[in-house]
Amino acid sequence: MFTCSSGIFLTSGHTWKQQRRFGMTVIRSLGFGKNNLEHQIQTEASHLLGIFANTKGEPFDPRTSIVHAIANIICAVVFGHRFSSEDESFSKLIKAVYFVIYFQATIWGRMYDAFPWLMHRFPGPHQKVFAYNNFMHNLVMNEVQMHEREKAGNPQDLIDFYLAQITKTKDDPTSTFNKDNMVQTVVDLLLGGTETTSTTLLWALLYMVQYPEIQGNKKTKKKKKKLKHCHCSAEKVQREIEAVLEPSHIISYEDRKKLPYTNAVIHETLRYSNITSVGVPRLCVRNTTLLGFHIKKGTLVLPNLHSVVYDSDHWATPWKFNPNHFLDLDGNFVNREAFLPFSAGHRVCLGEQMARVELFIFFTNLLRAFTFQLPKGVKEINLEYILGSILQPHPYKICAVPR
Ligand code: HEM
Repeated sequence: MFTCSSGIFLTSGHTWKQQRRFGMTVIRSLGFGKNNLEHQIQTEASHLLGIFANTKGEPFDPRTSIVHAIANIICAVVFGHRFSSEDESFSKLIKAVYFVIYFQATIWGRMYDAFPWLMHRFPGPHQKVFAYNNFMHNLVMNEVQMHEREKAGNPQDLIDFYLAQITKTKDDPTSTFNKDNMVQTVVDLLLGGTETTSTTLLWALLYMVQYPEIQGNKKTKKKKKKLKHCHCSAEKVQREIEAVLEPSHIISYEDRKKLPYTNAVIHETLRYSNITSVGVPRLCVRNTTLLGFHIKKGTLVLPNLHSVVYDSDHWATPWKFNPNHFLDLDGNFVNREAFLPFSAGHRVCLGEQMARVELFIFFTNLLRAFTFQLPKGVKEINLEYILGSILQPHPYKICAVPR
């Protein structure tokens, strides 16, 4: 179940290289230069603001609406369109992504990994993973067929680009561009691009409720006062946004340069929530030596990102949520060498740039529009994670109080 010879996530060698390079090139060209993808992210953020506003400050669980918004961005990249929340196949796609990701860390997932030949014959939740996997492949295949019927002049999305690439490379014997790889690449992007960013946003809102002094929801007298960025005057996200951005300003990724504190809070959320835990296991493709240790070809390697993002040699207070980790004494944003939630090296997260833009635009929009609070009578927040392939918060309800 968890080995695969197509797509990006679980391949290696020539296939991985071609598929990954192609996926990255397409995302880049769809994206940030011409602002298309950024515009899509802004549109989804604005939908989400509408949904939150409709809750009128009453307690609600933000999970479904956040997952839908984030999933729709990657759907726009790969399919060229978003789905309505009422669309049944969209709801099933979201369920499928969730089930396939979280199943792997369950006892059934572990049993399947250890005894695939045996488990294959028996009933159990692993059979549901096969069904969801087939559903995702069929959904993508339908989209591919629609694209083939409606051939766009200019490629608009990943499937358009991929179909053109298959035609372009059909006489090249070294080409790995074919329908199998196309479908799996799309599935990999849906899997990689949905739960990760939405779970990080869910943590971010929870931290804002837990640390109201960081959210900065106390009213300031001088609204447009220019903030002096410095460590000693604890800066707040909302105060900073208020001081720098006009209420009608469409928030873009470029604005992060004017919002060092907000940017630091997002980075600290990525560090502290550590959603991928120890990282993704990889296989060593040749005998090698690393820091004097010999590693044989075929050895399973775990990067242990956990040890890096909580390393006390690199972080002043590794076990405390502390945005100052990313600020210098003058309040300027500083990147940190040990900030590796997206991993590093050749297999570094393919969606890193996209995730950074999503997180910044969503978080800044939400904090500009609402103050997040616990429902009346609720005193405590559960900050423990649920153990899984992605570390997610326990389901929670919050109030989004319009500002
Ligand atoms: C907060 C958001 C995200 C985090 C923390 C995250 C983290 C990671 C990590 C730790 C890896 C494993 C790297 C390794 O093997 O060492 C990874 C791989 C990957 N991610 Fe992300 N990711 C995020 C968002 C995204 C998004 C939005 C996409 C889709 C565009 C995406 C697509 C992928 C893919 C396709 C891979 C496999 C790369 C390869 O095998 O070459 N990720 N991600």
